[in-house]
Amino acid sequence: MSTRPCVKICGLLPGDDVTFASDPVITHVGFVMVPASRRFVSAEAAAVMVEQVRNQVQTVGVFSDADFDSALAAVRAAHLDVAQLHGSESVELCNSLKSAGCKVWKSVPVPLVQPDRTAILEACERYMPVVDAILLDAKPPRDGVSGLTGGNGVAFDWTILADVCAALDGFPLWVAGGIAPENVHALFRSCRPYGIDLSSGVETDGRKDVKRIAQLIKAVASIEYAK
Ligand SMILES: O=C(O)c1ccccc1NCC(=O)[C@H](O)[C@H](O)COP(=O)(O)O
Repeated sequence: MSTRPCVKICGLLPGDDVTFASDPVITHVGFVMVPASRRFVSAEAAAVMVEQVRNQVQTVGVFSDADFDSALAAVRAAHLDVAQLHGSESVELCNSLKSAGCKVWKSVPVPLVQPDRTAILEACERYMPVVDAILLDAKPPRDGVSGLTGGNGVAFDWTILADVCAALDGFPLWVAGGIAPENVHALFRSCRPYGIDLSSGVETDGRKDVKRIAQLIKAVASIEYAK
């Protein structure tokens, strides 16, 4: 018996070709609801795209330090399956959204170099009781745009992944940050995360590129986790 990792393509924009969503390798798509992002989409625009991929993939709204009311309103208006909290949201906010019926993923930022395993594990353990998944993403580069807590196309030091995967012991763990068709095999040699999340690595000139997504699908299709 074997299974494949989940794959999320994040940062879809109106007009994107979403036919890739019917490929069984792709399990989730994401909509960035962070106003500072060049990938920002309103709940209304996301709702139209959610309808296009309904019954094919799970849909995820990405928020960064949105308040409870606006995050919940966007999840409901766009009919999203998951709220991905990508800022400094409190454990209490995660808990409140979960109690309101949302599936919640919490991102944990990982420094690009010399990440502190203990600090990362402590952050994961704080959120695990109140969320459905943890998403490790690269901390934004120092010269990055303020508020852009993700989507920066940079990878953290993956050598910590084996320890984090082992410590989470089967709890759903997503890995993000600088993943691309070219490095996905190296990532799976470091660990076997529940899922991977990509944005910049499948873009050309700032827009999702169906050829890059097809390369990713081909690379991931050959990966099987033995049970
Ligand atoms: O994608 C954005 O523009 C973004 C902005 C602010 C907060 C989060 C954002 N994206 C979150 C994601 O889930 C991305 O897929 C993840 O950070 C990986 O991005 P990349 O390194 O570009 O593959």
